[in-house]
Amino acid sequence: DLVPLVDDQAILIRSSWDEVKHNEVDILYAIFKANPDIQARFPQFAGKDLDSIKTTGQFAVHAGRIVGVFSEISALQPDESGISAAKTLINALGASHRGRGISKAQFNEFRASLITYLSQNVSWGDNVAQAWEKGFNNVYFILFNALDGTPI
Ligand code: HEM
Repeated sequence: DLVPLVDDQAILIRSSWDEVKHNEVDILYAIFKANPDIQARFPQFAGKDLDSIKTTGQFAVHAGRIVGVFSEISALQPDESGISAAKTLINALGASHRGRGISKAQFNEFRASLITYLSQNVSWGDNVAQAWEKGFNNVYFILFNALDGTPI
């Protein structure tokens, strides 16, 4: 179920994300490095040397798109209109990835790697970790329903 963030949790998520939101390439690199099975699902990157593709324009474009979703979501207010906008965005993401056959297990790998990246690159602590945990639970509740083909 969706569990509303309390106001300061939304602020913690946004301010910690602001510390790394421009590191799109580094973030996608960290995710691919930890999960070669995720890299393998990208037709233009499958089977290629990660350190070589990291410096390409194509990699930057994809990183900007993927990581940019978190900037879009974290910029929304945790109120009715922000939640509604987040649902629209996340349902579209779920539908497009459902079409590609991406599994929940792979989304969970992505999540774990992003949290590891954050814990190493932003000022981190129990309160920040808890805010991200709750935020991700909400995003993934919407996302997994959409991945199942039954969006909320
Ligand atoms: C929360 C995690 C993720 C976010 C925010 C995200 C975001 C995006 C976005 C914005 C796009 C481009 C627009 C679209 O087609 O929807 C995209 C494309 C794609 N995503 Fe994801 N994604 C995530 C997780 C994953 C995972 C776990 C995989 C694979 C295991 C994956 C595989 C792909 C592929 C193959 C494409 C198409 C790339 C192309 O244009 O050739 N994504 N993703």
